[in-house]
Amino acid sequence: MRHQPPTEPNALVEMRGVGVRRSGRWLVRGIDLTLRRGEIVTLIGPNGSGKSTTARSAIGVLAPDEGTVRRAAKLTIGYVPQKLSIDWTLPLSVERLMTLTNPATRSAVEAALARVGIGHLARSEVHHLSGGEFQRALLARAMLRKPDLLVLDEPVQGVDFSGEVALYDLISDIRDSEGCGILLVSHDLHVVMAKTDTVVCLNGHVCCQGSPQSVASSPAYQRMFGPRAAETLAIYAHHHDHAHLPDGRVRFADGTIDDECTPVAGHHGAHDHHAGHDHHHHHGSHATPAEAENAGTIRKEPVDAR
Ligand SMILES: Nc1ncnc2c1ncn2[C@@H]1O[C@H](COP(=O)(O)OP(=O)(O)OP(=O)(O)O)[C@@H](O)[C@H]1O
Repeated sequence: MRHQPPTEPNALVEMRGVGVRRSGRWLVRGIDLTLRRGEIVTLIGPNGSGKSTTARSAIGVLAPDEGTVRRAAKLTIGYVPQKLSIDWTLPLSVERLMTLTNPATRSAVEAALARVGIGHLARSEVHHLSGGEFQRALLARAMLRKPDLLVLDEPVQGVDFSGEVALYDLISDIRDSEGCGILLVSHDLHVVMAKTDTVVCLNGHVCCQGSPQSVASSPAYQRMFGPRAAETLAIYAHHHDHAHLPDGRVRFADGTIDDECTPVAGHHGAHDHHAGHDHHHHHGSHATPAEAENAGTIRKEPVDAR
């Protein structure tokens, strides 16, 4: 039963009425979820609400005790778990991390690291990486398999606010360029990527699901997370004319790369803060500490949530 293909042509995984029971209790129950090619689904919910359990059931790491999980034939999955069992006392370079469990050619490793913006760190020690760099390395490792579905369990853990915004940008770029489906897990409610197609709010069961905006305004979501819930689920979206590369340089919309983003004609000079922006700050890297601290309460304007 569990190995039947999904009923929808574009679906990668279909979960219907899935329940997982361990040690005499249901960890999750009644999970209905469809992951489609080219779509981003984000699981949110408090600690222990069953997000990792749901993600692990979706990809077949955990067998459900009730319900069905249908996966597309020959589905390739890139999985970044919440925790890695790595012996951090041993030296480990980034390029070695890439091939710890799966072989890959040097050129494939270099391409994957370059894709996530840390090509220059291939020979660095993993334990010297910043939180954001480490998450990028894990993302590169998952992408080596050229997955149809990327499953990222807490991909912004250990990453500060501006790094979080940059990682979400990268994740949505990857969805756009690779066309894969993406399942994100986040217990951090303050920013949900606006490009998320569906937010699934879990609390042992699906409390509500829909676009980020509809979940934020759902009474079930507000009951679960309290009166300030709608405010704390800020939808992050912006359009900017330059990107801050992980090595500190700046890439402008015209493809040029510079050491800094001082306002010059054609770069910031052409930047329209009214027409192009639907958020309060210009770019994560530019957020002041106060902005970052307030991020939990900034309610962005309606955005296109795809
Ligand atoms: N193998 C297991 N046996 C018994 N209980 C388990 C098992 N695995 C997970 N649990 C429990 O199931 C619940 C859901 O765990 P899960 O890791 O899915 O939650 P989560 O929403 O991802 O939490 P967090 O945000 O803290 O990572 C937790 O209470 C956890 O302690």
